[in-house]
Amino acid sequence: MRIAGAALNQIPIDWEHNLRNIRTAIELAKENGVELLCLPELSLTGYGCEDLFLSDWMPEAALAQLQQVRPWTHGICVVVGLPVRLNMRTYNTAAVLRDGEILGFAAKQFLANDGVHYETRFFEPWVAGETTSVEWEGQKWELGDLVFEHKNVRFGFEICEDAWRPDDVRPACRLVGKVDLIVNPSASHFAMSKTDVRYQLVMKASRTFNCTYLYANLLGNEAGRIIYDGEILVARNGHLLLRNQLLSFKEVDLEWMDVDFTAELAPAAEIVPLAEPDEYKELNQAMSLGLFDYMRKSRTRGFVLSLSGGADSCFCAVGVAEMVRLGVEELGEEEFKRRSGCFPAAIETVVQQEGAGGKAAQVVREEPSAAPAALSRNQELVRHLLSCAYQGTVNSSDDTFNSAKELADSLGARFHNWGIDEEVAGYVGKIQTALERELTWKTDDLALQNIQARVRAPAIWLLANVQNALLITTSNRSEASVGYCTMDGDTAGSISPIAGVDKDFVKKWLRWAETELGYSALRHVNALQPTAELRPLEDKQTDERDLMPYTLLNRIERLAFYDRLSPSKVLATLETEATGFDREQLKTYVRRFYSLWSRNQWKRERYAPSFHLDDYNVDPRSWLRFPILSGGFAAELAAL
Ligand SMILES: Nc1ncnc2c1ncn2[C@@H]1O[C@H](COP(=O)(O)OP(=O)(O)OC[C@H]2O[C@@H]([n+]3cccc(C(=O)O)c3)[C@H](O)[C@@H]2O)[C@@H](O)[C@H]1O
Ligand SMILES: Nc1ncnc2c1ncn2[C@@H]1O[C@H](COP(=O)(O)OP(=O)(O)OP(=O)(O)O)[C@@H](O)[C@H]1O
Ligand SMILES: NC(=O)CC[C@H](N)C(=O)O
Repeated sequence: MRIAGAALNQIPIDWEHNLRNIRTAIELAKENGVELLCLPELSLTGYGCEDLFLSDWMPEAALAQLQQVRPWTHGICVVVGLPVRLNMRTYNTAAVLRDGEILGFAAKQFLANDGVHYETRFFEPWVAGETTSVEWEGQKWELGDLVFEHKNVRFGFEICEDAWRPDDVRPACRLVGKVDLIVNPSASHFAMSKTDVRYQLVMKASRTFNCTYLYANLLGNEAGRIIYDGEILVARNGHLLLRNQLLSFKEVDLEWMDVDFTAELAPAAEIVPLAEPDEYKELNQAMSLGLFDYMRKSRTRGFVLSLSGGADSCFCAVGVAEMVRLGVEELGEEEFKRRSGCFPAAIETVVQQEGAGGKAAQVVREEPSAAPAALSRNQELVRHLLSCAYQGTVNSSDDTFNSAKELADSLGARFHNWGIDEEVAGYVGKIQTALERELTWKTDDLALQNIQARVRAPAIWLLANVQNALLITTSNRSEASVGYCTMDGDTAGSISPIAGVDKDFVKKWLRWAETELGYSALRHVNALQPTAELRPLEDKQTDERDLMPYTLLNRIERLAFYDRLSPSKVLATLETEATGFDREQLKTYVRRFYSLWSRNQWKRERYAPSFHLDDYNVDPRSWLRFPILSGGFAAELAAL
């Protein structure tokens, strides 16, 4: 039998878009002789519909929309994910359709409720072995723990998290001997190196449960923060039959495989491991896709960035350039432009040509912006999509200006340069008059730093508004942990792509991008010490002097909030590690970390939406909750 998975790039409650992708996947599958097709978890509504799953109307609307899929399923068996609400409870289900009929709904038994997932808020877990029925306009279907059969192949379900539970409780353990195939529609978030875990899971399940295992994940930045890699896997008795390219820019990625269910296949003696994932490359692809989807789904026209020439803002600038490079590489320039929604001429021409009959063979269009002749095609696209501004003060250095300008020019981005000393002096003067005293670095250090960061916000916001662009804010996870940022200053913006990544990783990634991706203009930033440049230059401010070494900060953060250790346990653990610091120094840093951490929860609550890219993040809305007001670990830190 030819079985297939299709990764879909969906949008919460965008029925038209989601149904179009579902239809495209089914049609493509039929054209290619596919007999059974698995679409991802909740692909009809989108996985990230949040509290809408709790309403009566939305699951009802989903059931009504499912009826549209029925006629497309003539000659094929298709699995479509949707929520079903019964007696004030919502179930996360996979509907099985064939030849225009709905055969039934398999329901998820184990809900994902860790990390970025909050499913128990929305859904009720289904009880193994039970079934009930769903009614809609006089028709009735079975729902629950069901087994199906298609062309003599018996199949059952694990829906995403179901597969992440121990082997003696997960649904697969009850399907052994009853099915030939286990189908897993998933919405499994991207995190660096996670593909390896998923691969092991699917491979081992197929061996342990003596079956073929078909897995299909969602694709893209569906709802803002979480990115899906669109992984499709087929494994049989511990042998890998199919694994696709992850993080595609396509709307629909269909992958199929022929499986002879009648033939014996000896279980694999061992699971062949995947090659070690390249995290720099993975992050690059995920961030590129995350930015592309965020831009087009928010219907904005590109990005604006306050480019300091330092590590964080340079990372973000390269991120946009990589979005263009990878997007064009996969989709081609015309399709990239059309899908981005940022090139009206390209869109209009395609619509006209499609309207005139069939697919557009060639698109001829005018460039809205006149780019310098020497730019490459990709640089021209970057120029259209990214505007940067250096906003110097008396405390800024030539080093950072040169770094910013050279990078922007090399990417093709528009580069503006204006100073902000006048505005800073204006505000400082007003407050000096109001308070009838001078503000000095001795008495008002932080306030004088913050006003510079804040004064950068209005002009760059104005540029973003005028261009209907997303304002990128550049905070990273290490800064977020300790609130090393000015609220409404450098945190101002609409999207924060690297807030889930620590500063040490940012620095390493930039070195990788310089050498592996060829961004030679990064040599400047790669030679600079991270600095806020908010104090007078003779002060030689660096982040690490203000805070602590970033590698140590990252380690404390991980021990405290990923491993969830107490302050004393964190200190004790650090003492066993080769940090290069003695107990007293470590104590100072641990105390500094925890007090800055607790004092700055309110800042983390107010960050612009950020992507989940690492195995954890400190965003209160997606991974880590902490009280805004707290005792700040006073007793625990005093006892160290
Ligand atoms: N729980 C709470 N809920 C709501 N607001 C709370 C609060 N606790 C204090 N606040 C308010 O917070 C204000 C202080 O916060 P905020 O104004 O952000 O400033 P603050 O956190 O005091 O200082 C900013 C820090 O970030 C550093 N920085 C700034 C800009 C860029 C960079 C860089 O890396 O380039 C670094 C700067 O060197 C300084 O150490 C206070 O005025 C107080 O009103
Ligand atoms: N001179 C400047 N011109 C434009 N933007 C600036 C300038 N200085 C700071 N910013 C903005 O404030 C942000 C925060 O500064 P921060 O120092 O944390 O980051 P960075 O300069 O990009 O990197 P690093 O910390 O490694 O120096 C910058 O990323 C940038 O968006
Ligand atoms: N949607 C889900 O059930 C996802 C949960 C699963 N643990 C994952 O991260 O892939």
